[in-house]
Amino acid sequence: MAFCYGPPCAGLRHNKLCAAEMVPSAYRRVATKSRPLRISSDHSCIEVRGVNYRPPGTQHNLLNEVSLSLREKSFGLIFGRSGSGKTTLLHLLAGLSKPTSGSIIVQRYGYDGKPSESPEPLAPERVGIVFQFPERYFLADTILEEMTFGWPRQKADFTLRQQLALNLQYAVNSVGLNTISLDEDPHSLSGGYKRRLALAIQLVQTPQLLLLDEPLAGLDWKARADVVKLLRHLKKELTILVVSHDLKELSSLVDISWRMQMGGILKEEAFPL
Ligand SMILES: Nc1ncnc2c1ncn2[C@@H]1O[C@H](COP(=O)(O)OP(=O)(O)OP(=O)(O)O)[C@@H](O)[C@H]1O
Repeated sequence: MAFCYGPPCAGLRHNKLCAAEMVPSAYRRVATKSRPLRISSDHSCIEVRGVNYRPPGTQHNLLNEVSLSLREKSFGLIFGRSGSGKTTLLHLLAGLSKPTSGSIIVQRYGYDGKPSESPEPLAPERVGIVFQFPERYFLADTILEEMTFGWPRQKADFTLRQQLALNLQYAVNSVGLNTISLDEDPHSLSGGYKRRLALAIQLVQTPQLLLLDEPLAGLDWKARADVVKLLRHLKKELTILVVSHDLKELSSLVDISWRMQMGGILKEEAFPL
């Protein structure tokens, strides 16, 4: 069965990897020392392979031989000390900077667990990223303007705009913003609703991968519980990679986790609770 995140889209901005089959999550990792259960099925993974990153003009790598594999529609968590390189890795995945060496790709696997096609580069336009404290970057006076900021305005882009408008309605419903007028000032929303809006802005683009940097930071307990509930809902249809220190609250969502060690070294590890 073909499936796209978002409303019917006649293939617009979707490639075959988005049209992934609806299979149950084929492996699950909880915060225990048990091995993950792996069930073989046709699927794709977003993979970081041997990535090193040294900012231009500097002498030291911020990331060293980083590798990870995140299966579609699963929830990955990266934890680790402040300054270890977690956000730097998210920026590379989002295409905001380029690895010095190594690759970031999408790999399709067959039922036998072996690669079934050549890997494709992960397209930056198919990656959504929500930065820490996204509400600080809200610019517009209404929710609608905030969500449509940056949309193409040319007459020739009418079909794309039409599609984005359909996606917008779907995104608004997905994050539970449908009870609020799109005419409201985003700055007047509660903390939890501001985060919902930040997520909705990314969902409009129907991302293949959603990256979240500290999604619970700065929220009160009620808003945090609210965002966790929303992420539980979104993870049914999306591949999500989160950087967070809030391990306990996110633990029930996590399929796989990694520790980023100082010096930008990533190790797969169940997180301490
Ligand atoms: N362009 C750059 N040039 C030089 N150093 C940088 C650059 N960008 C980040 N750094 C440094 O790289 C290190 C890793 O930063 P990064 O923000 O990725 O860490 P982090 O693990 O996300 O930390 P936190 O948990 O505090 O957000 C830090 O020491 C930071 O100062």
